[in-house]
Amino acid sequence: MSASTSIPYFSEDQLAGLGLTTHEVINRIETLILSGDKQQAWSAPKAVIQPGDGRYMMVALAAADDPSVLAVKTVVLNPRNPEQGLPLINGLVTLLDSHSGLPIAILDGNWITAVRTAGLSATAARHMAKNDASVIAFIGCGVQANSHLQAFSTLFPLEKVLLFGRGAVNIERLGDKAAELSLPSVACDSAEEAVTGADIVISSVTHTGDVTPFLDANWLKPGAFAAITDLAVPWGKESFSALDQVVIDDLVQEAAMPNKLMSPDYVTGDLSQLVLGKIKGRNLDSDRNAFVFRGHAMGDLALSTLVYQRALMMSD
Ligand SMILES: NC(=O)C1=CN([C@@H]2O[C@H](COP(=O)(O)OP(=O)(O)OC[C@H]3O[C@@H](n4cnc5c(N)ncnc54)[C@H](OP(=O)(O)O)[C@@H]3O)[C@@H](O)[C@H]2O)C=CC1
Ligand SMILES: O=C(O)C1=NCCCC1
Repeated sequence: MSASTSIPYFSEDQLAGLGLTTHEVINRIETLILSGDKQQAWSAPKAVIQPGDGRYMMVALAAADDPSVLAVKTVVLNPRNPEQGLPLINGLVTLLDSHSGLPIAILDGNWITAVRTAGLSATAARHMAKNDASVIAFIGCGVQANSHLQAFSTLFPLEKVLLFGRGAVNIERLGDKAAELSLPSVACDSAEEAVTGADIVISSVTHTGDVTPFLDANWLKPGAFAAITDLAVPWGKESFSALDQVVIDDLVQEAAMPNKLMSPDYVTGDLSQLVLGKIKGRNLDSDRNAFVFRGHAMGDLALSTLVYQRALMMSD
């Protein structure tokens, strides 16, 4: 291998400092999905190792030719990390030139995972949620809840935030974040109270390998939209039959996974079909819709390329 003697590394603070907007992230995700449809961008189903002790180790791979970038994201989720004062999920994104294979950059994977996951949810929400959604509920109040609050507060006319979590510290932190956005928040006594009161529900509960389902899609009110980031693990899967539209991130990836997000009978289609207009996100105002997903490598590539290009532009 030959190239420069050092590979640029972008830390969480550097990436956050680029000031990307949610609309820029959504637009880049949608553009890459369109490229995928034209066979100008590609992704592989994620590779996952679950040793049985709660850890979830994964690699996501996607590439495009315009610009010529291949992104590999590697993360380890360990439910014991927070006890040690560490984020639940840690990792890196490596960017290579998709023609030569030469290294381009290494990015902090935590920031990419937080922002791209909220970006995927926001992309789906733009098609599936009601434009006037004003109450948002969080089931799980950690990193993902934070990035989703940031993204959704710029897309919807939010007026109130409902919180249901586990430990008091993260519930309080998310309440503080809501206050920074001038949004009042209420800590709910039960998950049902939070879900039934909301127009938009975000679930991002810690993946431990042995979560007993405690959420029911029947609780969603008419017209509500749920972004279910947590692989639907805390949801009673049969309850998804109550929903009108259920979109997952990638049908090809889903087909390759041993543990399905839910019965394929409940799935309307995937994010690509939604963005390409092949399926409708919402038919009636009263529909109850959900985006249920395990993580799409196209999102990691879209955001990684966007931040790398922005960083180059800002250093000129
Ligand atoms: N689909 C995707 O692409 C991605 C999905 N994820 C999913 O999001 C999840 C959360 O990730 P992240 O936000 O980084 O992790 P965090 O640890 O930052 O947040 C998880 C939150 O869930 C809370 N929680 C745990 N158990 C319960 C429970 N039974 N009821 C209510 N709240 C609970 C935790 O409480 P406490 O404050 O006590 O720790 C914590 O606030 C992951 O486990 C994964 O499933 C994450 C990244 C990408
Ligand atoms: O795609 C991702 O990133 C993740 N998916 C599942 C949980 C860990 C992170």
